[in-house]
Amino acid sequence: VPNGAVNPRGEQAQASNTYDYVIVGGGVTGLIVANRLTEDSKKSALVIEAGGADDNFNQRIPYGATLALNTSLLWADYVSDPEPELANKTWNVRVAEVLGGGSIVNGMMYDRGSAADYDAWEQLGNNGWGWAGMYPYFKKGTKFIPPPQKTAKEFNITWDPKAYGNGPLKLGISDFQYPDIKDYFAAFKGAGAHMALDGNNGEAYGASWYANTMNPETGERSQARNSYYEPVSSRPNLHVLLKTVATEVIFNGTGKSLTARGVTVTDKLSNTSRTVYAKKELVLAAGALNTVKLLQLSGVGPKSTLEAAGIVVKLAHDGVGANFQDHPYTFLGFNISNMSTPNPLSLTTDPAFNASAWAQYTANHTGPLTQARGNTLAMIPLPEVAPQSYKALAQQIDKMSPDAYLPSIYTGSKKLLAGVKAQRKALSTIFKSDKAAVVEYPFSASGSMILVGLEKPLSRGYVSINPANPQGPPKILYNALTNPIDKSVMAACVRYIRSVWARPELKKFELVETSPGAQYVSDEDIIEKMVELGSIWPTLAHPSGTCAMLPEDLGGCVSDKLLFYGVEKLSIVDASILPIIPSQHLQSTMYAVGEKAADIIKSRG
Ligand SMILES: Cc1cc2nc3c(=O)[nH]c(=O)nc-3n(C[C@H](O)[C@H](O)[C@H](O)COP(=O)(O)OP(=O)(O)OC[C@H]3O[C@@H](n4cnc5c(N)ncnc54)[C@H](O)[C@@H]3O)c2cc1C
Repeated sequence: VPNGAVNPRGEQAQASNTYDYVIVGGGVTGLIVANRLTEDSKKSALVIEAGGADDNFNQRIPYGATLALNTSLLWADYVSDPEPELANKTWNVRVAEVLGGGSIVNGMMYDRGSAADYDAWEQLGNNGWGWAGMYPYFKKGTKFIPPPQKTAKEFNITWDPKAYGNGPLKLGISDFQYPDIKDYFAAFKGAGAHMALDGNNGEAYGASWYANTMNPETGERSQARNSYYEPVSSRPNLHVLLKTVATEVIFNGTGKSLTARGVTVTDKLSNTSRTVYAKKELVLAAGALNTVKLLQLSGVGPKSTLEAAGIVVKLAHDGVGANFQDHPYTFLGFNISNMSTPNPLSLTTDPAFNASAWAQYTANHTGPLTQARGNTLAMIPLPEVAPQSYKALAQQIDKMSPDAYLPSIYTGSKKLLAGVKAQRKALSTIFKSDKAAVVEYPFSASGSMILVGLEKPLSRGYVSINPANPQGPPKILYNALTNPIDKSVMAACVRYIRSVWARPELKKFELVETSPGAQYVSDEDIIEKMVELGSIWPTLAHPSGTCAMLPEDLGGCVSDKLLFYGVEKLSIVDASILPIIPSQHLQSTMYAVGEKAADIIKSRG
C-alpha cells in the first residue's frame, strides 16, 4: 500500500494553502496532469482525492476484474433516476472513489476509438482534438509489452508497434488464451468484418486483439496510481490529500468576469474544512458526474437547477450537466455445446485447471489469471450491421427536429440545441462510415453470452445536484434509448450478432438463442422483450460529456484549451469534456486526454 508515500505528503500538504495548481480528483486524468505539471520542479501542485489508497489483491490480479466489484471503492448511494424507456427502473451508478479513480476498479480493457471518433470532435470546432492531434498522446502515455511469440503465433495475435511509445502505462495481452477464440475470429472474418492489425492504431473497426491495462512483467493491473503517481511521489513539489472532498470552488468577481481562486475542502476523517488556493489554475478532474456536482454547488450551472437548490448563481450555464452520455448495452444468451477444454468456464468448473492456474500465477505471474475481461473486441460499423437500412437511419437523423427527444434542460436553450444539431450531423456521417463503429461485441472463447454495446447513442441524459440534498448524491438521468433511432440501431445490432453466431465457422458449438429468443425479430419485438426481461442496461460505467468541450455557441462549457468559458484560471480535464462519446471503453481516451491536457496547461506558462 502506498500509504508510506501518500501520508507524509498529505501531512506536509496540510501546512500549505497555496499551490501553482490545485487539481480536484486523483483519478486517471488528475494523476496524469499532476505528474506532468510537476516535472518542472519550480511548479507546485496539490491533488485532492476523496478516496483513500487501496491495494486490495482482487484489484491487482487481472482475473479479479471479472469478479464482483468492491463497492467500498465507489461513491456510495449513487443511483440513477427512473429510466423512462427501461420500465422506469433505476440503476446503481458505478463511479470510483479511490486514488487512481476508475483505473483501479475498471475492467482493464484498453481499446482506443477509431480515427473517425476523434475527427468528429475536431469537426465540431475543437482544434487539435482529431486523431492527428490525439494519436501522439495515446502513444506518449503507453508502453506495449508483447505476449510471448508462441502465444502470438498460435492465436494470430497481431499488434502495431508504432501505436505505442515508452510511456508510464504498461499494456499487455495475457500469454494464455482459450483455444476456441480462433473460431470466433473466423466467424467475424467470414461475416466480412475488417481484421485490423491493431485496433489501437486508428482502425477500431472490425475484429481485433486489444491489450489490457496489465503489466506482463508483474502480471498485475497497471493503473493511474502505479503508472503516474508512485514513480514521482517523492517530488517535493507534488502533494496529495486523501480522503478529502472538494465542496466549493471559490471565485473572485461576478458574472462574466469570474476568476477561480481555489477550492474549499473537507477532511473526511476529522470533518474539518479549509480553503486551498491555486495561483495559476484550478483543474477539475473529478469525473463526469462529480465535476458537475462541484460546479453546480459552486453556483455554476443552469439557473433553474441552482435556484431550485437554493444556490446563489455565480454563472448561469445550461451546459453544466447536459449532454450526458454513456454506452447502453444488452446481452444475448445462448445454449452452447462442444466447447474445447479449457474454456472460460474451466476456472470455476475444473478444480485441477483452477489449481494449476494459481500455481502458475504464484510462481511466474503468468497464465489464465492474467486475463482480465478478455483481449478481443468486434467493433462494427453500421453499413455492415444494417446494410439495408443504414442510409435510412442516417436520413432519420438528418430529418429529426433538433429539439426532439431531449431532457427538459434543452427546452428553449438555443445554444444547447445548436450543439445537438451539430452533433447529429457528425453522427449521421458516422452512421454512413465503414471506418467507425456503432456497436461493440466483446467476444470471448465462449459464445454463450454476448454483450451488445451501443457505441454512438443519440439519446442525451442530464446530471444535476439534488435540490433536496445538494451535497448528497447527484441526480443522474441516463435517458437511455429515448431517441427511437437508438432502439432501431440496438435491434439491428442484435440481428447482426445472431447472423454471426449462425455462421458455419461456429456450427460445431450448436449455439441456440435462449435470451431474448430467436422469435423476436422486429425492432419493436426485440426491444420490448429485452426491456421486459430487464436485459438492457443504460450504462457501461462510461459517464461522459457533461461539461462538453465545444464552441460556446454550441452550448460548450470549455474551449479546446480546456478553460471554462467566462471564468479565468478554471479548467476541466476529465470525462466531462468529451463532446461525443467515442466508440471504445473510455480509459484509453482519458489517459490520452490527461497527457494532452497537461501539455495545454503547461503551454500557458
Ligand atoms: C466499474 C467501472 C468499470 C470500467 N471499465 C472500463 C474498462 O474496462 N475499460 C475502460 O477503458 N474504461 C472502463 N471504465 C471507465 C474508466 O475507468 C473511466 O472512464 C476513467 O477512469 C475516467 O477518468 P476520469 O479522470 O474522468 O475520472 P475518474 O478516473 O473516475 O477519477 C475521478 C476522481 O475524482 C475523485 N473525486 C470526485 N469528486 C471529488 C471531490 N469532490 N473531491 C475530491 N475528489 C473527488 C474521485 O474519487 C475519483 O478518484 C470503467 C469505469 C468503472 C467505474
